[in-house]
Amino acid sequence: MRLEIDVEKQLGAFFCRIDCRLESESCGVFGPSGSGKTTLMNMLAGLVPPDRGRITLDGVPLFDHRAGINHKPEKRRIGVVFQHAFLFEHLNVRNNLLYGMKRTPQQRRSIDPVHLFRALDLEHLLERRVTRLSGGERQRVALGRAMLASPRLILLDEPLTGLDRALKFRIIPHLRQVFTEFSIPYLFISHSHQEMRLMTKDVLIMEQGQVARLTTTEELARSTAASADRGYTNFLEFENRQDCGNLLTYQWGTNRLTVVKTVDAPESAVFSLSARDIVLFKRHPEASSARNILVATVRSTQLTDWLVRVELDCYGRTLIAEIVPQSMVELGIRPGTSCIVVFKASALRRLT
Ligand SMILES: Nc1ncnc2c1ncn2[C@@H]1O[C@H](COP(=O)(O)OP(=O)(O)OP(=O)(O)O)[C@@H](O)[C@H]1O
Repeated sequence: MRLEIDVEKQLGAFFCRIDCRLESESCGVFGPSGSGKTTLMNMLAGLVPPDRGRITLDGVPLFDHRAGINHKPEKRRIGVVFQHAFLFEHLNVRNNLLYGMKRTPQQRRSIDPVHLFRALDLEHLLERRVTRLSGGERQRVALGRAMLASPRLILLDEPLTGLDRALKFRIIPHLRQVFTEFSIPYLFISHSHQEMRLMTKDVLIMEQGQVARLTTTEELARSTAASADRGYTNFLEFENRQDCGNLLTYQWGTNRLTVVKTVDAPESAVFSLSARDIVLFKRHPEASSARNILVATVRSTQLTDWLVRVELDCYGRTLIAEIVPQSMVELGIRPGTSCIVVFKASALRRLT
């Protein structure tokens, strides 16, 4: 996706001036309430016309004030999924899903509905009335309906807000996989750093109607960690689950890590680990109740407010620990030194 935006819009007392260029398959849109995220989405979708400027998608103008171009929403081929899935209540799941597809010319249809129903795990719900769906099911139907219109871009405006935490994190990998499989680029608005990091790598930061910067979700997580209760949160992508009595182990790069057992633990998953739950040792501890003990090399250290953030290389995988400055001095922690990283199985919390 190549999206170029250079527009202005006055909405009452709110003035929005957006000038940015995105070149990636997905991007988050992050910013405080009232910073203009939805206004941006509305201008892209054609629901709110800018006062001036130009928007192009893959080189094709969607809006060009000077040239008098302002394509109608249905001509833009941009799908929108909102926080509340606006479904047609009089239609069943199948007819909701097929609604956009039926209005898309045959030669533009790029997605096989049966394949998509399976990917979104909706096959068993096709004949059900949408009034009898759960929140997560409704969101999946709204997403499927938008995708079946074979859009060039999908705008997701807080699509997971309102779902409970467990369901939200279960849906995310599913969503990413479906977007990748069907090669549909997306912009994703969310107030949650965690959701944003799991959904995209790039993120547009909005402030007072302007793009403050285009950065990565990882950089955003690092820059805002000091104000978070538990500091920076590591995301660890685990695979190859194995049962070990009342514990589970997963592969993380070349390391095998132990987590507390849960009934529905998947084969692969993302786990979170607070940087403040990691303990560093100079030498291998003699005996410890903690299940996870790794050798690491210090890549960098950075003083943040009251703590030192230590970036560690664990055989090619990155971990961030936050320790007090006195510990850094006592352990002789500096770039290039090695140390032992220790954390409890229970410090690893499953996200997806
Ligand atoms: N039609 C309108 N008339 C006047 N002001 C408006 C109109 N639509 C939006 N605004 C104002 O524009 C500002 C930006 O709104 P917008 O919905 O884009 O923010 P947002 O970043 O999406 O916020 P949130 O995270 O709360 O959804 C807000 O101050 C809002 O009150």
